[in-house]
Amino acid sequence: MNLRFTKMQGAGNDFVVIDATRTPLALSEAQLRRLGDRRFGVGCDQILVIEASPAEGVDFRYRIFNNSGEEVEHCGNGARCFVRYVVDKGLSDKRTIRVQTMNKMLELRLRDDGRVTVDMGAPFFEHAALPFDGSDLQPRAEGGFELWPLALAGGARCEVAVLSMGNPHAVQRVADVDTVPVLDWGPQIEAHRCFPRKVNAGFMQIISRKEVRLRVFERSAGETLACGTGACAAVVAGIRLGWLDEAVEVHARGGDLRIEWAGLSQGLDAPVLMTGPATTVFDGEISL
Ligand SMILES: N[C@H](CCC[C@H](N)C(=O)O)C(=O)O
Repeated sequence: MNLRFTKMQGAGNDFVVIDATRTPLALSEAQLRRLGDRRFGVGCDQILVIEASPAEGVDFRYRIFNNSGEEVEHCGNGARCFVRYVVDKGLSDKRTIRVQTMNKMLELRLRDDGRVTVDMGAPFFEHAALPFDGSDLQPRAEGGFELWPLALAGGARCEVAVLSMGNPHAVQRVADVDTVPVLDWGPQIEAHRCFPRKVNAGFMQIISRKEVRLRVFERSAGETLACGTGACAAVVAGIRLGWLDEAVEVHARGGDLRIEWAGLSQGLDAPVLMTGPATTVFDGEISL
């Protein structure tokens, strides 16, 4: 099959975007892995498949697949690239677009400065929603939240805050993101027995109450240059732990994101707003 695609990136998190609004598309795991392969295929962190509106009042549905072929619930950087795509390709003339993912309804707004603001919906804290099983761990309370101790190889230990943005995240505070062993600790946390469906592992260095640096070892994709849901999860955790204010600049290795959450003043079900870049790199075609 010849497949047309658009390569895009949001703060360095990169995507193969496919328009399936006119013709339904079912890609096998092998085809998804080929699209994601940086040597034998196109190469990307995630594949985004855009489908026609599933219901009245919803403009599109979009499905997200890690480059491992696994379908996942949410992708923040992907959401921004999705809206850039549908506007640039003339699939919508709206400036605010509503899109359904596996388990969330998102509202996306294309800004005059070219960045995109996404209402990422409310965070989830219920452990069953992640899922997370900390039944044999003893958490430490800090601010209004908990930190859960994880034992890693070689006697290493870390403490993580656990929450969901629709996809699961385990966030820890580190002194310096440049020296923490992300590629060693990341896979161990990702596959930790407490996370039956694995987890995205975030490593946050706090510069001030309004600015952080963040690295994320993504579930089933490895370390990416930015993770939108990871940035949201890190800021929400930092606010609940008492470390951050309600609007934070997040410096990822591939670019900057602005995350806002008024959960302490407006209630924990307040939506998380994420603003950041979305860039088209090239259009292409591949024979799968
Ligand atoms: N690896 C993630 C999905 C992509 C999330 C990330 N690329 C983002 O921008 O939120 C997961 O398995 O939950």
